[in-house]
Amino acid sequence: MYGSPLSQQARKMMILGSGELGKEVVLEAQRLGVETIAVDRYDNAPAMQVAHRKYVTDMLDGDAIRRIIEEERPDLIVPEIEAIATETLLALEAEGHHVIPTARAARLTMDREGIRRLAAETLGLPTAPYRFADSLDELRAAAAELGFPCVIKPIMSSSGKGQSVCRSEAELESCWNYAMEGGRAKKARIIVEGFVTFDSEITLLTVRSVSGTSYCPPIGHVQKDGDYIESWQPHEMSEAHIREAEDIALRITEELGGYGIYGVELFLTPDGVLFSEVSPRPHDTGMVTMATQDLSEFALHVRAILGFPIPAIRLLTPGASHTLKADRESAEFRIGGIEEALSVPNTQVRLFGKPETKTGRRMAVVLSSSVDVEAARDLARTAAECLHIDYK
Ligand SMILES: Nc1ncnc2c1ncn2[C@@H]1O[C@H](COP(=O)(O)OP(=O)(O)OP(=O)(O)O)[C@@H](O)[C@H]1O
Ligand SMILES: NCC(=O)N[C@@H]1O[C@H](COP(=O)([O-])[O-])[C@@H](O)[C@H]1O
Ligand SMILES: [Mg+2]
Repeated sequence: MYGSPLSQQARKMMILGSGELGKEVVLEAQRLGVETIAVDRYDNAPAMQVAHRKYVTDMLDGDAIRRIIEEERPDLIVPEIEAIATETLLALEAEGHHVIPTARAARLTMDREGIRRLAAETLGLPTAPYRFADSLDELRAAAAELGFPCVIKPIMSSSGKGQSVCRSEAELESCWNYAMEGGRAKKARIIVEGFVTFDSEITLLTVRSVSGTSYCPPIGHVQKDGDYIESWQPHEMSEAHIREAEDIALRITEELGGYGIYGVELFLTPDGVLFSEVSPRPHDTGMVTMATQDLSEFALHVRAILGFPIPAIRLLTPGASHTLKADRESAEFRIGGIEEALSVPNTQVRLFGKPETKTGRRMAVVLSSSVDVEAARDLARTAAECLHIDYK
């Protein structure tokens, strides 16, 4: 029970991070009459454009985050990005604030070391072999143990930033430098993983709500340079793989707890399913659910965190998503080809409205549905190829 937004009785949700995923969370929250406050490191971020209020601040500055939260006193604090002052979230939770799904989940998934050690060492989930390194020398030693190719990632980064596949000893130094440039925090620490030759990779969206744990049909995806290009749902899987995937998802999400949606990333290999990582929030590859499910991953997240029931999740149609990425930095650009893209049947376009482009930055997504995922992927790809960014 709660009142209307902007009244004394309103239910207030503060979203920490205001990108394309947060924009959809805000829209879904507003459909349920929730007051929304968007926070991020830059102005006019996508979710800020649809929220009731906005704040621009350094997301890693704990004092600044605390000031905003103490001023607003939101009922729900909803992290939308990994790079947040999570120590402050832990302290605020201890003082009675409600962090989604929990401050510990936000803390552990903020850096790859926290979540990997929990998954592999505490829970014993199968993962790629891995080492951590704080210097180029330590990287050399780690790579010597794991062999080539290996995958190098800053412990704090997302969407593939600073991530590379290292194929030989000669490439180690440039991979190290690339990771140092791409990391989000001022921490020179990386994870080195053995390269997994998987048949496919999926995101298993797993929702924890008052109704218990539910799974969305698996989402297959293709990544390039560590970032997602296209996704589809449902991804065809063997019964054995589905059982293993759901078991891994259940174990990691039960450990992390709270209510909300989790994106459990898994590799499907001939030897079984491997855990890769988990987002305690909607997942970029899950944007496809806006075209495929009766309740999108964003609607599910909002329902779950407000404490409402989720009796069932229905897949209405096979579907696919395909991204539009920028190839340079600019604050003066236009996105064209929308008419052509929308002339593709069963297709929608979502322009995020980011104020600037950067090399590799995701600016829009195309969503298509069809009789099967292959047909949907073709439609989404065709429509995405119609879109173009014209720079001044
Ligand atoms: N050990 C590995 N072996 C083979 N491929 C890998 C490995 N680790 C990562 N990848 C590939 O790189 C992609 C991105 O990796 P990962 O999810 O760890 O990065 P990320 O920066 O957290 O991305 P995001 O934020 O989009 O989830 C994976 O989806 C997979 O395609
Ligand atoms: N893989 C995580 C992911 O997709 N996160 C999404 O990207 C935004 C950051 O985009 P930006 O780097 O373009 O500002 C985040 O705010 C979130 O919506
Ligand atoms: Mg990932």
